[in-house]
Amino acid sequence: MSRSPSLPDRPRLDLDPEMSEAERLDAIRQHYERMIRVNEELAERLDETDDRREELMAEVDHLKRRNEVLKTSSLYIATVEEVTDEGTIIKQHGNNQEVLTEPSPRIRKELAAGDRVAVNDSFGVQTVLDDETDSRAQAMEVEESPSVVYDDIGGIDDQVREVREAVEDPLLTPELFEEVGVDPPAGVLLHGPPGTGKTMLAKAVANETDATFIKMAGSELVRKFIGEGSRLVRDLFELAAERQPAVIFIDEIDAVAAKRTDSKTSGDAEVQRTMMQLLSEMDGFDDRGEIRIMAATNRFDMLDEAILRPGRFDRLIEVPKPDESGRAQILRIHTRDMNVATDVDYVELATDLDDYSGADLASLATEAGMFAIRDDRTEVRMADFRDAKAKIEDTEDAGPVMAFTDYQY
Ligand SMILES: Nc1ncnc2c1ncn2[C@@H]1O[C@H](COP(=O)(O)OP(=O)(O)OP(=O)(O)O)[C@@H](O)[C@H]1O
Repeated sequence: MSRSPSLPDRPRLDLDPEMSEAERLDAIRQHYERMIRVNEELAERLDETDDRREELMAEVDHLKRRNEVLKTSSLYIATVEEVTDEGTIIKQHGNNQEVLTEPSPRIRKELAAGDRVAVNDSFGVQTVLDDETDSRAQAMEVEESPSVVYDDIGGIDDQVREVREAVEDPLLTPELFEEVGVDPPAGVLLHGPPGTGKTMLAKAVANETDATFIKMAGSELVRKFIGEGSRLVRDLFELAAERQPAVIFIDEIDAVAAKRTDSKTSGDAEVQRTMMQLLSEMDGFDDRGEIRIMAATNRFDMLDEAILRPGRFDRLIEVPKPDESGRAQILRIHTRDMNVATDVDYVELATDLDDYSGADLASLATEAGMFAIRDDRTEVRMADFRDAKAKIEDTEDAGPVMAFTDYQY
């Protein structure tokens, strides 16, 4: 806004006692004329100020409306990586996309690397998040469209088919269920050892149905967000309703839905409240629209039966470690982009990898690649896989990396 020029000086009337009558009269006339001019100038200024006032009022109105729109529309969460002369580099949560953006000078003043911010569709920084909003955003991982596809998942074809039936079909062809007269499963619970592809399954089904993938980790909910659990669960369902079609994925659900104990410690009471909120969200979710709910656990034995009742997690799918042919298939998937020598025999490798999960096999492939690099080769050979296996098992002493969890199946 430009500053208004200073006001005209007030004219002065100087009458000298030595002046003749005629000179005095002339001086008074001139003074009178100057007064008229100043008066006209002031009136003009007043008009201009009125116009400017109206302009400003219109601008305030416009900003108020814009503010309302911003407050009601969804924003994405990003972290500031660097504030540079060229602009501010931010990384969007979920898809990890890095973007160079130019925040308004007012917001720019507040920004520092590491801050969490809310950005709009065109990556304009709208606000710097305070701690409370921040913790909610951190508790949920949102991916507009995850990149995992069914072909990336090996060794659990039956489970893929079951998940497609229970989650994908109701989203893509709801009318079929109506015509046949059956309700699709309310929630799908994937259970099995760690690293077997449960999260991948949920992401792939969200991708296939063009749904937003919203993940909440049960363990973090009780560890990091003490006292906020039930509110975060409510937020989770609200967010899914805003972003539908959506797949809600609650990982490590056992952390919030373990069997009730008699202990009355406040931690337990808080976990109970979180679980009750989850149950009530699921129960009040009759008209699910385009939202599907999935959860995963590797402690199925610990779950409170209340969450397995009809209308809640009523479709159970066990996701086991892969068998021999599954292991070969997973190795093939994880070496797709690697330069693999012709002597590599996945079937033979797979015979000797009992108890390896999908995640273990992914690490094995990476480790084999590292052996080739250490040896200055660009091609990965059978011997590299054997060396990788020996290294992994040596490091862990008693078997593959993921076989050490306290999981009892
Ligand atoms: N069946 C599979 N096919 C291909 N890759 C797999 C499979 N299972 C696991 N992986 C690999 O292991 C990684 C971890 O898998 P994922 O997160 O889906 O396991 P999870 O069952 O959800 O484990 P957790 O219970 O520990 O959360 C994947 O990113 C992938 O690289």
